Amino acid sequence: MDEPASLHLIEETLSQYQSELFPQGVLNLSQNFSIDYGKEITVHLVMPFPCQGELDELAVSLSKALNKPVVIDVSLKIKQVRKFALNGSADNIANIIAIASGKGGVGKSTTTVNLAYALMSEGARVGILDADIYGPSIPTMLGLKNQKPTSKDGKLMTPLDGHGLAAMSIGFLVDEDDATVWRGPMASSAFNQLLNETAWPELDYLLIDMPPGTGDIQLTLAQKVPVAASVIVTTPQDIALIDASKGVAMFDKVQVPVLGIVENMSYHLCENCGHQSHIFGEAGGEKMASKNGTQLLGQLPLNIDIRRDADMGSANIKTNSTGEIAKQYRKIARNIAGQLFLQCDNASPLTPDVSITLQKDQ
Ligand SMILES: Nc1ncnc2c1ncn2[C@@H]1O[C@H](COP(=O)(O)OP(=O)(O)OP(=O)(O)O)[C@@H](O)[C@H]1O
Repeated sequence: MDEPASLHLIEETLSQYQSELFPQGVLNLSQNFSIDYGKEITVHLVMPFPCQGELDELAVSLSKALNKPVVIDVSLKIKQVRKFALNGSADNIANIIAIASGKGGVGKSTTTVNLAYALMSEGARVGILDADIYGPSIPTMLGLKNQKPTSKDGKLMTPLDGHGLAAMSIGFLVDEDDATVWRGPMASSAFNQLLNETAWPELDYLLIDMPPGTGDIQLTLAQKVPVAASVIVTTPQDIALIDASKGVAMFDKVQVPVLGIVENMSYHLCENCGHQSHIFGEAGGEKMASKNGTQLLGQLPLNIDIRRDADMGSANIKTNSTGEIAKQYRKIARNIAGQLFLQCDNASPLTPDVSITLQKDQ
């Protein structure tokens, strides 16, 4: 195919491609579109949310169609969805996303860490704030147990570096046993300190690992922090789903959009015969999501490597970055960031009323 015909095909494919992330094509979301035509064809795009993984797959099919290697080079220009003013360098954060669960032990922290790395793999700058005062497990999961933050200016704490993630946790500052007895005001003032007195670098997303449950502490945190949106992690078990519904209701109460549900431990694949068993029930997350007017962002298996890697302080997505599980985490991470833009950003072609309501409430 000659050069003009190739370029035409690329432009047409990028305009017409449709998926959950790109309901109206890729090109109408890109702020820039240029092509370098050489030994390989490089397409440069500037996108409003991380989507490198999906566009890599598109590049593979374009390469086949053109019989020439095609690379899609994505730069990110991520906007702040919810305007807010925080003290100090918390202002460096574009979007805060709360990761919550109704029930404890469903894998919220493990999922938060893997999703944070997944967003990084997709090209975003990411931080993680562990607000789980009942059991701050992020230090262990990032391999930072027993480390303490330092301060350059005696005022702001420098976040710890968890393999590229800017991380702050209640667990860095106090003994686990001390934190668990905190009640409302103490917990929320400690939390404010963590958010506002940390020297955050420029971040596209800060993921907050919320304490499990839907009580006063969770409600206060969701209210006090300028959270752009939330994600609920659940298992498909009835008892977890009932609590996850309460989580949706809690965020509705404080007008924080729920981007969707992540179903963790959805199924187990037998290592020997490949049989898929639904240990905690089947399709519960999907039913619960549609009942609550939200969506299922993705499902993750019950898998020994996820557990082992979390215990060893290195997320599974890092130890096996090209495996099936890593692909699933990356897909969910893209879904989260994409839905944040599509549902909440004013510049999105699909902006619903909800973002207008949020702007008024500021
Ligand atoms: N998909 C998974 N496959 C296997 N093990 C998992 C998976 N997700 C989480 N786990 C394991 O389940 C346990 C609980 O996970 P985690 O601490 O992330 O849950 P949590 O919901 O944050 O708990 P808490 O309510 O205490 O905050 C951990 O041992 C973790 O390694």
